Amino acid sequence: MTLTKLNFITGNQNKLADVRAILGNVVEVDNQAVDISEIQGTIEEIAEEKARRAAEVINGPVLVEDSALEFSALKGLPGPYIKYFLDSLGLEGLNKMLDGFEDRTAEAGAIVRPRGPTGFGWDPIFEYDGRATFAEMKQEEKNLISHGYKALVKLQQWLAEGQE
Ligand SMILES: O=c1[nH]c(=O)c2ncn([C@@H]3O[C@H](COP(=O)(O)OP(=O)(O)OP(=O)(O)O)[C@@H](O)[C@H]3O)c2[nH]1
Ligand SMILES: [Mg+2]
Repeated sequence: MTLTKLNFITGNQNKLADVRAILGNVVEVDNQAVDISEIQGTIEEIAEEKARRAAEVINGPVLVEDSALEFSALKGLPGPYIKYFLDSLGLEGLNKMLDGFEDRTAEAGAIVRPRGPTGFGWDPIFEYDGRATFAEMKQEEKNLISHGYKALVKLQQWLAEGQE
């Protein structure tokens, strides 16, 4: 069976743009904004349950994305709860959380004072290679190295292998 269309469930337009940019030449990416409540747990548990709930609401196959930002000094926190930390504390507040620590690394980069356009979530404070933040990169550049890209490459492989 060849899947030609995927229904990506998100209300986040930045996520949608990234997923379309990465997957768009392989499958058509439809979008529905359904607010799915997120459980607490490991990133795997949260993503799995989010997909299950979205599929129930849509009554069909879905693609969902759930991301985490793990600070090494905080033993992986905020992790999957980054969205709520970002909403409450902002980019400067996230930086302040690390000011008492020498280790400012996050999986897999460093947290820095905001640089570049503020558009997508924490992109301006995530420095990838000791040089540019995600926000300072062109979308094409970020989408060759980002966590979302790596996950979607795996999805592409799975689709190419016939979804076994
Ligand atoms: O600067 C960023 N660059 C990225 O590459 C990126 N990927 C995710 N995020 C943000 O991290 C939180 C995850 O929460 P999340 O995965 O539950 O997403 P969400 O609730 O926004 O969307 P969705 O659940 O409707 O799909 C949300 O604040 C997202 O905006 C990113 N921010
Ligand atoms: Mg969410």
